[in-house]
Amino acid sequence: MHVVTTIAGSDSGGGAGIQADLKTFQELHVFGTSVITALTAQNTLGVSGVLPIEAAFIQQQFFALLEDFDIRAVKTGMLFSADIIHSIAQILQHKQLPLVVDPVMIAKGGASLLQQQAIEAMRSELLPLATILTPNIPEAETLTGQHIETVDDIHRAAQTLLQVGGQCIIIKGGHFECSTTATDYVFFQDGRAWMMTMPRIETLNTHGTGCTFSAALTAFLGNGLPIEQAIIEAKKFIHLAITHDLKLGHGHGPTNHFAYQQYQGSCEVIVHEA
Ligand SMILES: Nc1ncnc2c1ncn2[C@@H]1O[C@H](COP(=O)(O)OP(=O)(O)OP(=O)(O)O)[C@@H](O)[C@H]1O
Ligand SMILES: Cc1ncc(CO)c(N)n1
Repeated sequence: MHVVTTIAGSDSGGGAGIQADLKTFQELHVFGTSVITALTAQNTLGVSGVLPIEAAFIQQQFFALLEDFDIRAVKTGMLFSADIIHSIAQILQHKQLPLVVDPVMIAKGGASLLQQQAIEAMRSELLPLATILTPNIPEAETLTGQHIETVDDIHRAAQTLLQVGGQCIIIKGGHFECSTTATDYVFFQDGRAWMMTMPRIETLNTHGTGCTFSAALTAFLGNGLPIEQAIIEAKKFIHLAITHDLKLGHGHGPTNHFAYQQYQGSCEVIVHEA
């Protein structure tokens, strides 16, 4: 049983953040551990409060895990402040751990999960340590300062991000709402580029899609899958979780973390060179 760690915020509503990560880890047969960076009072309708944890206590949680477990992969989600990013990056820079960075900035309802002053710390301290960076389109725009409207813009932004670090950048197309597909663009440091395309599912229930996708990536990396295979399986995991939604809550409901185990045989991810 391999151990993986999520460094992220708690979503009391259970569909995103730490809760989505641990559910995903469990479904993919890795042992999930966590470093909680912030508490949110949140449900499918939105975020009503954020309580960040002190940076020193965040470090204490992480040290407690590192001194005891052989951690195989780590992901970061909501980090909220420059102080928190700094406290995490300080530790990660001395470890050679596969690291998935989901640069969470804004919740579906519009609440800020990353302070404006923290963006530079994310760019300069965390991005260079990432094995895989998974921005959505608005996050890629913020991290690069480049406007993204076309596929060419996506390629340009990815090249800018690859210069900062990471073996691989996945720019997620969930926010391209005019498209009939949910296409994610994958760029590797060695110049390879892919498009992963699946039909766009017509649903409101997309709360925590980014968290769930990056947690699945982390679980597959933790289980030793090669990076390319981990990416395709994680896309399958999130696609099935969106397709077989649970219809909970009154707003943007959660995805179905059980679906992959039930339906994985029924889903083939379409990958093209980009
Ligand atoms: N309606 C949809 N149908 C199919 N796939 C989707 C849909 N919306 C998002 N996805 C897929 O879900 C994954 C996460 O992408 P998305 O762009 O939603 O992330 P995100 O904005 O970071 O999520 P979050 O709201 O949790 O921060 C991607 O693989 C994306 O293509
Ligand atoms: C705690 C938390 N992390 C990430 C997201 C983004 O989905 C969210 N809504 N809440």
